Amino acid sequence: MAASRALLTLENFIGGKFLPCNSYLDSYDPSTGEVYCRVPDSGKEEIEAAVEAARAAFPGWSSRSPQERSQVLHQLADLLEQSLEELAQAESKDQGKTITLARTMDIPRSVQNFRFFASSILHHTSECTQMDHLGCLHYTVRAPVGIAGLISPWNLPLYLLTWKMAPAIAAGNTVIAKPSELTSVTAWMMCRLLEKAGVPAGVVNIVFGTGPRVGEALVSHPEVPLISFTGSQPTAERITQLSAPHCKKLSLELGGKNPALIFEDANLEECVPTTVRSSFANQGEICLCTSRIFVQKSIYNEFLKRFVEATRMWKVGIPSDPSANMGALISKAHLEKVRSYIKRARMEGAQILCGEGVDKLNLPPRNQTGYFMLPTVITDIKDESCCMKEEIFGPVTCVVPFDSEEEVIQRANSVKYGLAATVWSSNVGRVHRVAKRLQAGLVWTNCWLIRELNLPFGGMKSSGVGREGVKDSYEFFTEIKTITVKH
Ligand SMILES: NC(=O)C1=CN([C@@H]2O[C@H](COP(=O)(O)OP(=O)(O)OC[C@H]3O[C@@H](n4cnc5c(N)ncnc54)[C@H](O)[C@@H]3O)[C@@H](O)[C@H]2O)C=CC1
Ligand SMILES: N/C(=C\C=C\C(=O)O)C(=O)O
Repeated sequence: MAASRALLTLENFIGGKFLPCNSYLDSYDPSTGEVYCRVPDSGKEEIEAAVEAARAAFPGWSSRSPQERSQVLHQLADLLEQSLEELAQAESKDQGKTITLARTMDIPRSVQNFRFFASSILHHTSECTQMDHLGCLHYTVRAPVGIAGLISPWNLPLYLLTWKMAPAIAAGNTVIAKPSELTSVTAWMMCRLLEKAGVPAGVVNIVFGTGPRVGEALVSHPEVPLISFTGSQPTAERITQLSAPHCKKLSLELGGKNPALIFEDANLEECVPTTVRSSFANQGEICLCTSRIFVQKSIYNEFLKRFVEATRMWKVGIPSDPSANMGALISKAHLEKVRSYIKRARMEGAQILCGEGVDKLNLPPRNQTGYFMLPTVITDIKDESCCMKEEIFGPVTCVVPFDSEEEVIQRANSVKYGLAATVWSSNVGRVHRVAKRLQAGLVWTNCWLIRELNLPFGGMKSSGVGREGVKDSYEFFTEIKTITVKH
């Protein structure tokens, strides 16, 4: 770390070395609105250097056995785990999330991502068939694709970066990663552990900066045949356009407008607190967060009363407060965008039952310039309203009534997104029936965000292209070849 005016100054990590950049971006502490860090504002030149380093490292890394690569990933996981507290503090400060969430979710899951793919890479098998009548044996082999471009967002910074990096390097690729310019610190901290973990120079390169400058240079580079991206739909469109001339492999994990379907036989004791969490965890800045809550009419009033009560108990506090349920939003621009949705809902005649503009935020003086807002519940809103159609990506959720199963399935499916849904009912038949008909890549019934990393993760419709998980990530980060032997 180089100190400049007491600001934390990050450097790119290319070919195993920390390298300064010609220009830097300011990075803000979301809990105060003050600049606290400088992030390299990289461009084409840095991407060229990273491609050269990744190209040079590829032959050595890709020819190691899966067992050797697995050991390196395990070592990296152990080192991250030893730094858990330091990383959690940094993630919480950089992103605005609570220290509790960073300690219990972000960093443990980053460790788990490396352990998980370190283990799964040892267990893949290939296919083999024979054609006896022609004297032929056919089999498949898989090989790493080459240099993988990884672009990750600001909401779960290290968690989502490592979810891409671990399967990419486990399969023998070298990588160039571009974390979000808003949350670059933990990726940079991880670079300090790579050499000690035994990751050879050039296998992991991290280049910091903005999407339009360095992101596009990475996506457009002809020697990067594959891009794995998590973020917004407009950016995914741009990445698709830039990749098209090169026919790149793309994995796109995008946003959601996730419904909760709450039937009259739901167990409200479990449903209410879980739906508060699914709506407001990480300030509502998770692509899987619930933002449309459909409640069967017979229990609508009861649910709403309990839900608003529980939301008011959801404590907004400074990120370092271990008792806070919610911290600060990522940026001033994002806070304004989220607030603008509430304003529009109000103008359309919707009711704001609690939160923004209704209740009072209580923050220490130093944090009053931070990007905080209260969890907000909207009701009396039409399905056609932008709050019911567009991804808000903040602590805002809408609650509306429904009559029948058929009706709620149609309404839940009536948005362009198809990422996640939750279904609450004690009728097993209904749970299966409804889950099957929902247009969503993930359906949680009577729970939320219980992850089984072996199984496919991702969305349908405008929520993305492709899936991530043991089999899907392995297939994405490798090329398959069919070989026929005539004997
Ligand atoms: N996982 C998700 O579903 C996420 C969804 N979002 C949604 O996107 C909205 C905007 O957030 P942003 O940070 O602006 O998301 P974004 O999609 O612009 O950013 C995600 C990543 O893509 C990079 N990027 C941006 N433009 C690029 C380009 N032209 N070429 C290559 N890379 C590029 C960014 O630097 C960042 O690393 C949020 O309000 C939210 O609705 C944001 C983050 C995560
Ligand atoms: N992709 C996102 C969340 C993933 C969670 C998981 O893999 O468990 C997101 O919020 O963007």
